[in-house]
Amino acid sequence: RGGPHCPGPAWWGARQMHPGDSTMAGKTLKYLSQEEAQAVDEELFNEYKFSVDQLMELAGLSCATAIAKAYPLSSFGSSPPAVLVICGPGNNGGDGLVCARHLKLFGYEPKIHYPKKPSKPLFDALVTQCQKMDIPFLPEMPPEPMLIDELYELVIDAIFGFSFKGAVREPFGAILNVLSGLTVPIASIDIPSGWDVEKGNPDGIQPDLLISLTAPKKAATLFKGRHHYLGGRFVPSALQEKYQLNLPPYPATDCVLQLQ
Ligand SMILES: NC(=O)C1=CN([C@@H]2O[C@H](COP(=O)(O)OP(=O)(O)OC[C@H]3O[C@@H](n4cnc5c(N)ncnc54)[C@H](O)[C@@H]3O)[C@@H](O)[C@H]2O)[C@H](O)CC1
Ligand SMILES: [K+]
Repeated sequence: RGGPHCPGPAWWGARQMHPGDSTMAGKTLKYLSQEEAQAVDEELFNEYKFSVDQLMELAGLSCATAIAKAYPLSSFGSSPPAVLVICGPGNNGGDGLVCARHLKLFGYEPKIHYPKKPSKPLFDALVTQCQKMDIPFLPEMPPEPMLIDELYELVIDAIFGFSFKGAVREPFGAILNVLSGLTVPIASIDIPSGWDVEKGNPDGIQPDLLISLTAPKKAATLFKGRHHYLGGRFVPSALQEKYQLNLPPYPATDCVLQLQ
């Protein structure tokens, strides 16, 4: 490592990666279809025997880390900065709960709106952890974008991930409408919610930050925001090779990698 032909982690950290760019091995970073994303996910659980809790913790920690890198505490006028975290009904929502918990530990002031919590022990536990860390749950979504702009510095979109399909059902349609009118930045976990996982959504929300977990999905090629991170540093090399993910090496011990 370190020579001109074998760039070290710092070089990777600073590099701007785009679809079609080459990785160290001269191969292209893979942008996954919806089917591929689900297949990798299933293999991690069924063949590699990871539990959801394990991967969700690492995924949520990488989300909070990417957010803290892109929007450091020192960049806000108010201290601690208020962050609204909106969680959806699947594992993307679970990543949001973990992310909120780590953001609190990092010195942010998260509040969560979680309108469709599944009744499963995993999500019950994640909610309890947040409650015991004095992270409030808002029973209602603030109805107007202006209200959110006034009260929050940042919104985390943990509504839908790679299993989203079809037209958005309520209450998430109304929530995404409000998010479309925001001035404060949106940070999306894995996929901008309401975007087709492969084709995106030109009329949808336009987040300022996207953190792609495991590997970027095809829609990420259409992301126009300022910060694109890769997170979820848990994919064993045999699985990376099977799906030809061609992930660039993460810098040192970091749990996120800046792609853009
Ligand atoms: N392997 C990894 O990288 C890991 C990623 N994680 C995160 O998990 C999500 C994927 O989670 P999953 O539970 O499969 O799905 P979603 O969260 O995307 O949502 C499913 C949820 O949404 C409902 N739904 C689907 N379409 C619609 C719609 N059109 N309108 C309304 N509701 C809809 C559906 O019924 C379900 O209830 C991945 O993106 C990562 O964020 C894991 O945390 C760790 C491993
Ligand atoms: K999302």
